[in-house]
Amino acid sequence: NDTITIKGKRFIILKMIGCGGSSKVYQVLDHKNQLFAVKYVNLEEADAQMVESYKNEIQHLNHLQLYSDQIIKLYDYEITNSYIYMLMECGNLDLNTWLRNRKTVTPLDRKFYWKNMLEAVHTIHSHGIIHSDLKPANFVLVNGSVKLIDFGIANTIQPDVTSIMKNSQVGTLSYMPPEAIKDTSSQPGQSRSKICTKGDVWSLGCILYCMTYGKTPFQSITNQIAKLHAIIDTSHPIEFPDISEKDLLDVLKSCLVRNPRERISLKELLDHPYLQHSP
Ligand SMILES: CN1CCC(Oc2ccc(-c3[nH]nc4cccc(OCC5CCCCC5)c34)cc2)CC1
Repeated sequence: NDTITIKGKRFIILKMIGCGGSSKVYQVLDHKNQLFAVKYVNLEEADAQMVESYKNEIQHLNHLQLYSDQIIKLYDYEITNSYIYMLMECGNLDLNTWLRNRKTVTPLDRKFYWKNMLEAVHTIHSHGIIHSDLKPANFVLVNGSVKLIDFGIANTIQPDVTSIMKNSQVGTLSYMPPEAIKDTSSQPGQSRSKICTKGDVWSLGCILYCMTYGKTPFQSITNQIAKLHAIIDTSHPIEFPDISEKDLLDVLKSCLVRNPRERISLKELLDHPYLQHSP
C-alpha cells in the first residue's frame, strides 16, 4: 500500500475518492486506524493565482473550523512549492451520490440536512465568503449530518476517474442563479463576479427542490442553452407540485424567486417556520 506523510505523520492510502484538474482526494488510515480524507494538490503546473486561491481556501477553512460543525474538519496541512496536502475529516458519501442513489428523501432527513446546509452557508457568508457554485457535490454526509467541503475559492474536485462521467457535477448549470447568467458586469475572461449572497440561496433552493421532487427545477430541459434561457425567463414558470408540507413549499417558492432582491435571505430561511418544528 502507498503511504502519504504529512508533518511527519504517515498515512496509508485506502482508495482515491475524487480527482480534479491538479488535485486528488484519498481515503487514508493513520497509525491508529483512524479514517481521514487527504486532499493532494500538485502545484507543479499551477500559476501564482491558483496557488494563491488554494492558500486562501485553506486559510478560510482553517479559520471557520471554530464557527460551525457543518464545515468539514481540517486537522492539518502541509504546503510546499510543489504540492499541498490537507488532512481532513472523511465523510461517508457526498450529497450528490446520496441523492442519486435514493430518489425519495424522508421529511425528517430533508429538514435536518437543510438545517445543516443553511448553517454551513450562513457561516461562510458571515465571514464574507460567497460560494457562488453550490451543488450537492459540495456537501458530504458525516455520521448523519451534512458538512460543506469547499468554499468555491479553489478549483473543483470531481468523483474518481471511473465515475467521472457518471455523476460528476463539475460545470452543472442546474443550480446556477439567474443573476449569474445575466451578470453583464463581468467582462469575458474575468471570473464571474460573486454578486451577492442571494445567489447561494437560489442554489440551496435547487438542492432542496431536488430533495423534495427528485429532480432539479430545470432538469427536464437537456439542451444547455435552452436551460440557461429557462432559468432567466420570468415567463417560464417553475413547477411546484402540491405537497403536504406547506412550510417546505413556501421555502422552495421563496428561494426560487428570479429577482435576487425579492428572494428570501439566508437569515430569514434560518427563522422560517419550516425549521421551527419537527415534521
Ligand atoms: C462517488 N463516490 C465518491 C467517494 C464516496 O463519497 C465521498 C466520501 C468522502 C468525501 C470526503 N470526505 N471528506 C472530504 C474532504 C474533501 C473532499 C472530499 O470529497 C471530494 C469529492 C469526492 C468525489 C465526490 C464529490 C466530493 C471529502 C467525499 C465523497 C462515495 C461516493
